[in-house]
Amino acid sequence: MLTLDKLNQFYGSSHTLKDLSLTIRPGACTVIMGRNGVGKTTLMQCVTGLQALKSGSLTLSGKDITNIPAEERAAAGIGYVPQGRQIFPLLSVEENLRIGLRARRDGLKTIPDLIYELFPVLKEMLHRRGGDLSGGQQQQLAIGRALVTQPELLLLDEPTEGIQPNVVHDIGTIITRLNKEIGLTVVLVEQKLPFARRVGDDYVLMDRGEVVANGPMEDLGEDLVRQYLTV
Ligand SMILES: Nc1ncnc2c1ncn2[C@@H]1O[C@H](COP(=O)(O)OP(=O)(O)OP(=O)(O)O)[C@@H](O)[C@H]1O
Repeated sequence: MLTLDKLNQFYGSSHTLKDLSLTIRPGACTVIMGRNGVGKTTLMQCVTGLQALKSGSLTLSGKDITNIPAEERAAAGIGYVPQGRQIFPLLSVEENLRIGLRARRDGLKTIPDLIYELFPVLKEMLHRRGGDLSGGQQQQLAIGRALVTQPELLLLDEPTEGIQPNVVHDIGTIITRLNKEIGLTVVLVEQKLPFARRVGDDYVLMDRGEVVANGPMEDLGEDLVRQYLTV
């Protein structure tokens, strides 16, 4: 589905991703974990094209996307929910969702009903400003906007950050539904271990720009948690 081959990325002289190779299983929900600053967000941004690579290659469903610019990667099938959600606070909910339409290959001009079925609150608040929504509602809007592009692969960067526990549970349910019922391949960055265990099929542990362990979630043992996650 998604193959990352020997990715290297630098911020100036700081070597952030180091020969990072990884294969994401099609149809799986993969959770990327690691302590603060190990390069998780940078990795997401390299996949979406928002950060340039120094070397390495990216393949999506057999297609080499390494040199495709960021604005075309959504059309290539990558949906992205960035850290901090990054919705447009002064635009309405509907206008925020419509931004996703621009990336569609089929030229659709209306928001698919699926979005309102998944997130009924967005339909109720269609004409409210994005900035007036609660954190949890904004997260639903950010996921909705990514889904409007009709992705095959959905990347989510810390979707539960700063969200109330009851809403965190609902977001987990939505992610599982998107993955298991709708068939999207999901990759998420997550710091909360119980949430990761609940939604994830596979785990990836990162440390200092490298993948140090990965495999089925049920194999993520306490030794690895202690070594790479506990602060
Ligand atoms: N735009 C930037 N310019 C320079 N350095 C950066 C930039 N963005 C991130 N970094 C640095 O690169 C390293 C990796 O950052 P990144 O945000 O990818 O880590 P992360 O694992 O996602 O962390 P967190 O869990 O805190 O979000 C960190 O040392 C960070 O300070």
